[in-house]
Amino acid sequence: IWVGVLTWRQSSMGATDHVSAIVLGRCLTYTRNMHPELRNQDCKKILNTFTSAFVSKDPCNITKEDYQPLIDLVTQTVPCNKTLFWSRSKELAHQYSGIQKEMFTLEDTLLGYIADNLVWCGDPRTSEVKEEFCPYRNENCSSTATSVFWTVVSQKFAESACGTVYVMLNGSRTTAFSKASTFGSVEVFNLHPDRVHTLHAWVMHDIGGVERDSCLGSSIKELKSIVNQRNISFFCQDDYRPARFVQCVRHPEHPSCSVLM
Ligand SMILES: Nc1nc2c(c(=O)[nH]1)N1CN2[C@@H]2O[C@H](COP(=O)(O)OP(=O)(O)OC[C@H]3O[C@@H]1[C@H](O)[C@@H]3O)[C@@H](O)[C@H]2O
Repeated sequence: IWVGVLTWRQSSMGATDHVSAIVLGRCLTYTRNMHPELRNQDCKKILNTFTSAFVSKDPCNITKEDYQPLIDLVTQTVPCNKTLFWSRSKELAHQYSGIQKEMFTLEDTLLGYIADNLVWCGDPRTSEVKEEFCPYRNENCSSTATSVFWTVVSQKFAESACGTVYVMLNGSRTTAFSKASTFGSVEVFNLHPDRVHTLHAWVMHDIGGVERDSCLGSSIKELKSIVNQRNISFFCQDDYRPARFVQCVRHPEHPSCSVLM
């Protein structure tokens, strides 16, 4: 028995304790304090619709359809020209949108805000939200409650974008753009060309880090090709200056920061 439990636990990750309480609290904070224009949202109904997507179900076989009631319930529009996607640059993207308050990353929307950094799942044997272990997403368990959630809400986020949209990419990685990423496999293909006319990419490099990719690199050429084929204009900037300022707050002495000041 123990071998089985140990094996199972090695392939599982710690679920977040008290997920329901956290999701309810975050929903109330977001709709009553941060965005009072959403104060009529029913957070208890949002929580129940969220948990109904995965409780009592196989934790490795969650479907997009399981989350459709939640997507239908929470309708929030992001202003045109204010959508910021990111890939392998979560921290800087949120530091930037935390200062440039007009910009919206997915976390700056209600659904992204309530779920960020949480792990959750259900179990066919109980109607409870698991409080201990959830299976890791791997080749034997590809559709977990958490991974399917981010795919679904990322698709919705991209579909509702309009005007000029932005993406922050990481030029300190060998490929700043990857078709295997959520941005590269879900979001970029769900931008509506009749709503989105331009995509601006910002390829950011760690202060003092190695510059492995850039706007001139092959991965960005691939992104440009995908975007242009979808009748969307593409522009790229290395180390977009306002985002560079944010990075320099932590590295004021670095030479690349002194020229900015
Ligand atoms: N907490 C969040 N997680 C995620 C968001 C998001 O917005 N918030 N995601 C995806 N995502 C989950 O993060 C990793 C990949 O990140 P990472 O490899 O760094 O980058 P991805 O392009 O895969 O995903 C970021 C992209 O998708 C949305 C967000 O609007 C960004 O434009 C993977 O598990 C995804 O399911």
